[in-house]
Amino acid sequence: MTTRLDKQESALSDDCCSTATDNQNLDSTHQPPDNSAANDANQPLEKSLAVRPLETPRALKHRLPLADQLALQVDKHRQQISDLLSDTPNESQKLLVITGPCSLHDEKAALDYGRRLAALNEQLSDRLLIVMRAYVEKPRTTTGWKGLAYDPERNDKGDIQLGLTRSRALLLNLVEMGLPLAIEALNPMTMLYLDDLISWTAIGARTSESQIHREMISHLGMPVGIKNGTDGTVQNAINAMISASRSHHCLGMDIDGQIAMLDTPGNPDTHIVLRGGRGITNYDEVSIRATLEQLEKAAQDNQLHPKVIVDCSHDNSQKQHERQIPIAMDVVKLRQGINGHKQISGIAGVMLESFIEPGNQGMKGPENDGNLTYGLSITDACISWNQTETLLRELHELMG
Ligand SMILES: O=C[C@H](O)[C@H](O)COP(=O)(O)O
Ligand SMILES: C=C(OP(=O)(O)O)C(=O)O
Repeated sequence: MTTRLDKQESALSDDCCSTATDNQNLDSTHQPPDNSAANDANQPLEKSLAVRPLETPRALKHRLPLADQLALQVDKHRQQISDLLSDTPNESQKLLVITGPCSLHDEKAALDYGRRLAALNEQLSDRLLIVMRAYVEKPRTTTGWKGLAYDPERNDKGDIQLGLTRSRALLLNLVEMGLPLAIEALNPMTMLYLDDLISWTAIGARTSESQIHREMISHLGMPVGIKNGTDGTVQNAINAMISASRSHHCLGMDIDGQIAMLDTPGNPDTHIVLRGGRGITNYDEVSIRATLEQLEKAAQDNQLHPKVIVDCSHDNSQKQHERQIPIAMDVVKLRQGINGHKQISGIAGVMLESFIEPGNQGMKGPENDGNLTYGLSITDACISWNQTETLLRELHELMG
């Protein structure tokens, strides 16, 4: 069977080049930047080789289209997540489980993981609503690899045209496996290239306070989880939910790459993702109940879900990937009121950083001499596939 990734190369050589003839500037896109021109203060910005035009979102979506029946599948998955968050009877008994690599860097391994997850989902979907983490943009504390969409060849040169194409092709293949997908929406422009493929979106800890991100959420058509800040406090995330629930008039871009004024409808499907912060965890009963109390108050005057998902990684695991396992178990026991706990039905789900092999690796250096280990994260450390499968089966049991 020809997969979308097989088609991607010819798409790149055919359609991308025909786009280039439509756009005279694009030919220079793939040339190394001429620094003398870029540094010339008299050089008009738009003519500078440091500015490389990209294909428009419409053109990429046309080149790598989402079939109608898959668009319906994405709609159905978004609705299921929304129903779970709204306590709609058919979904409210389920646990949302967002699981997958910290970042996607190798298409083959990502598809391998997706296949395993899709097969496991068939066995567990009566009690778990499984969504694959399929992150192609990474926020960095300072610098570092920013994800497949920015630097697909991982050579620090950056080729966003190729990165967006490979990201869309990969996500399409994963959607074709029947999986709902989660990404972090980091740059609002990236979202225009990928939004139709996504069932759940995260706003990261580093951007939940940004007005631009709040406006973007207000315009998005899927449920959005907002992380607490890197300092561990949740008020920023609640403010983001309130802001995003409202309509905004803001600057944005349309699908043809035209800068535009947007009148956003407001997004009623937001919730919080607790990820700890500054070395402090917030997956315990007291922290979760305190967050839910704040959310219940905010929900009196605003359209938002008084629900939390616990990110078992990041500061909650103190970046020790194996800690994710007992954390997820504890959180689901709280959700179910097991072991003498009073049930906390405001816990909607858990998030896991999980890949094929346990741990992580540097991209370069003596550790791997530039030869990456297959299925091993190049950003945050992940639990292995075997650990993930065992954990998901145990969570399924707890949800019984
Ligand atoms: O989820 C991944 C990382 O925690 C996030 O991208 C920040 O990474 P950094 O602190 O290594 O830059
Ligand atoms: C960057 C991430 O998380 P956070 O925003 O919580 O650091 C992530 O989940 O990949």
